Amino acid sequence: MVERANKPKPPALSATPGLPPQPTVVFSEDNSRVTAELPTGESVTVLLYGATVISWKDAAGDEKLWLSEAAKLDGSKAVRGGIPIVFPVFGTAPTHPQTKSLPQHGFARTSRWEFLGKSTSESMAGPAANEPTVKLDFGLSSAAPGLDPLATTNWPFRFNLIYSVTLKRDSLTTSIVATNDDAQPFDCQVLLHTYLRVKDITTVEITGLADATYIDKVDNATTKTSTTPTTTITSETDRVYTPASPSSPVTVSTSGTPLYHVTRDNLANVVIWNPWTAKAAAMADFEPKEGFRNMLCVEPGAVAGWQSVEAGDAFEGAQTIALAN
Ligand SMILES: O=P(O)(O)OC[C@H]1O[C@@H](O)[C@H](O)[C@@H](O)[C@@H]1O
Repeated sequence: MVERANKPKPPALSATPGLPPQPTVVFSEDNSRVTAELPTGESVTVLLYGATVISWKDAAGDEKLWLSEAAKLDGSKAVRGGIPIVFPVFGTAPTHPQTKSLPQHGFARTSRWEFLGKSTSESMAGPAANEPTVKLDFGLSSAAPGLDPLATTNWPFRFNLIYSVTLKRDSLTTSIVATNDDAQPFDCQVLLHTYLRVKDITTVEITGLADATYIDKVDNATTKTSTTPTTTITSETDRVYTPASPSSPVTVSTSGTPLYHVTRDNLANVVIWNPWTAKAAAMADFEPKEGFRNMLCVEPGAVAGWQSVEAGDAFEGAQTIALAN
């Protein structure tokens, strides 16, 4: 079991002469989070609560994700920032019998996940073997002690979730597999609620959404079509896009310079969210209030309609966020 108080410290990199330096994986003193670092300096930190990625830094130590200064990291509330996992419902679904009693965005982000282990480039076969890579696996099931009690009472299915976080020098991939261990099918929605850090939202341009239809949640859920090649954010924005090409990237640029390329695997939708002034002011855990200028949520998901997962079957989806420079 990895989560124990006196687990051995990882050996110092210099203590293995002849071997190339390997990624390190270290638990925090209180066992609340795990940090993986590549020998070249890139790092990722995942809070077991929600299996929420709360930090992703490049080799220079520059943070790529936005995390509210008032985010609760003690397990008392879903984390405001990083990459919370939305499952099995996006928002609330009062008319959907299976999920109508679940809280907003479900229970994956409010359950304590288990750390299942790591793989490094040394133990990875194929092309990944030569690049520094570390993959962290997390699990949550209907039998898990850390499951939010709201799940048991309001979503009584047997299920198993595996969430993998893969760090490479210039990208972060997060992938989820949701398995139905029950004897009956269940419906679910999945979304990776990524808060990307940007310097100034007023200079941000998003490409890859041209001609996509979207549901505009700040305009009575009206369905619209994106008509411009780039999307900018100038007010509260909350849209569920269905890009025509599921495999083409959504690129976030600032002042014409690409920052992030977000690609999706089996996730048909992309939510673009920025709360802007009034919504940011209304969220107690959103600090600083001007922080909406430094974040843009680009959230790959399968949330328009439902994924029906048969007994014994699984739904899988993933995102890769590649650094553009
Ligand atoms: O405050 P929460 O529950 O984390 O949700 C934040 C936002 O999450 C987005 O994914 C939704 O589209 C928004 O409608 C919502 O406001």
